Amino acid sequence: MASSPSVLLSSPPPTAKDGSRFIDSNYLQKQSHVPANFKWPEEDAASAQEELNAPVVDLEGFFNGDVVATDNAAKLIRSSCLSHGFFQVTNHRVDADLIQLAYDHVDDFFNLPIEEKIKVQRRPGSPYGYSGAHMDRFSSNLPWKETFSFAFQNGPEKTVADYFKFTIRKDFEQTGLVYQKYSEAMHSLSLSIMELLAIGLGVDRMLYREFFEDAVSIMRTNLYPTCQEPNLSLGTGPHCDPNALTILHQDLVGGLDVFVDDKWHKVRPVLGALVINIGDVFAALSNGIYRSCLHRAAVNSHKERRSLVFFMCPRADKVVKPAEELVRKSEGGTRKFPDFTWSDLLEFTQNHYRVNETTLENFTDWFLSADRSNFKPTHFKKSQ
Ligand SMILES: C=C1C[C@]23C[C@H]1CC[C@H]2[C@]1(C)CCC[C@@](C)(C(=O)O)[C@H]1[C@@H]3C(=O)O
Ligand SMILES: O=C(O)CCC(=O)C(=O)O
Ligand SMILES: [Fe+2]
Repeated sequence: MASSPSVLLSSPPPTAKDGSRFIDSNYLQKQSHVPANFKWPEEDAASAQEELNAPVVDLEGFFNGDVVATDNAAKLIRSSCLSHGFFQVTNHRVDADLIQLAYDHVDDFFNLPIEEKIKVQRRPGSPYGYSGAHMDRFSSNLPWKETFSFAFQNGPEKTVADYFKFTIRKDFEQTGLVYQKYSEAMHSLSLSIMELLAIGLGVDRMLYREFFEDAVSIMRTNLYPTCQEPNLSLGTGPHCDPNALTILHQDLVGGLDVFVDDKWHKVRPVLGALVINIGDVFAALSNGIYRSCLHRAAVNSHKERRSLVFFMCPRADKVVKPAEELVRKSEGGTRKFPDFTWSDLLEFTQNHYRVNETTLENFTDWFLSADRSNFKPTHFKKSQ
C-alpha cells in the first residue's frame, strides 16, 4: 500500500549517509509553504470554529472508594461514550511532576541528528520506532509531525528503560526510566478506567481490568513543528484510534480536535487533565454500544506542540469478543463484529489500510473476505 516517498518538496530534505531522504521537525518548520505531499483535502484540514464542552470526570471519589462518586463517574463516562467516546479526567493520581518530566525529555530523542533517529526507524509492519512524517509509509496527506513509539508491558522487566538504554544510546538511561514510570502510570490508570467502563456498561466490574492486565501497549511522543500555512496541513489526520483506549496528554498549545455533531470542535487543553478516548477494540468489546471517536491534531504557525499518547492494546493473541449480555442489550441483539485478535487488527492497519474513521468496518470486511490479498475498501468517510 505505501509507495515510495514523493519528492514534491520545495527544497530537498536532509539526506542520510545511505542516500535516503528524511523529514524531521527541523526541516518542516523552515518551509514557508506546505509542500504538495503534506497538503490535506480542504474538508479534512479546515480549522475548527467551535470548542467542545468535553465532560471532565473527577476521579477523586472513585480512588477513595466512594460508591456514589464512583457511580456518578461511571455514568458520566457512559453518556460520553454513547455519544462520542471521548472525555477528560482530573484527580487521576498521575503525578504532575512525572508528566512534566516526560515533557522535559521529549526532545532528548527528537533533537538527535537524523542519522541517529533513523537507526531506530519504524520497520514495515511494526508500530514501534521513529517516524518522520510517515514518509517511509505514505506518499500523500503526510502528517506534519515526528513521532517516536515504543512498547510497554507491565511486569518486573523494565522494557522501556532497557529499550532506551540499549537500542538508542547508553546515555538515554535516565530518559528511559522517565518513560518507564510514565507508561506504568498510564497502564495503571487505563485499568482503573476499564473498571468505570465496565460499571457503566453493567457488566462484571473486573471484566475489562482482567482482560487488559497483560496488555502490550504503545507509548508515543509527538512533536508537531510550526507550520506557516496551518490550514493546508494536519499534524495527525482524521481517524479513530484502532486500539482499546487512549490516554492523551497535550501541552497547553492546543491542537486536538474532535468531530461531534457533524462538526470539528477544538478541545481546549485543561491544566492537569488527561484526555481519554475509546478506540475500535473497545467499540468491538461493547458490540458497538460505545463508539470510537473521530479526532485529529491541527498545527499552528506560532508555537510547536508536543503530546504524549498511551495507546492501550490487548495482548496480541487475546480474542476480542463482546460479553453475551452486551450482545443482547445492543441494537438488534446480534454480533456487530467477528471475533478477532489485536494481532489481526494491527496487521490490517500496518500492512493493508491507512487508519481513518472507517477502519473497523473495513477491517471486518477484510477479515471475513475469502481473498484478503485482493481487498478493496467499501466503507468511506462519513465526516464530509
Ligand atoms: C495501531 C496503530 C496505528 C497507529 C499507531 C498505532 C496506534 C494508533 C494509530 C494512529 C496514531 C492513528 C492516527 C493515524 C496514524 C497513521 C498516525 O498518524 O500516526 C496511526 C498509527 C499508524 O499506523 O502509524
Ligand atoms: O497529538 C494529539 O493531540 C492527537 C494524536 C492522536 O490522536 C494519535 O496519535 O492518535
Ligand atoms: Fe488518535
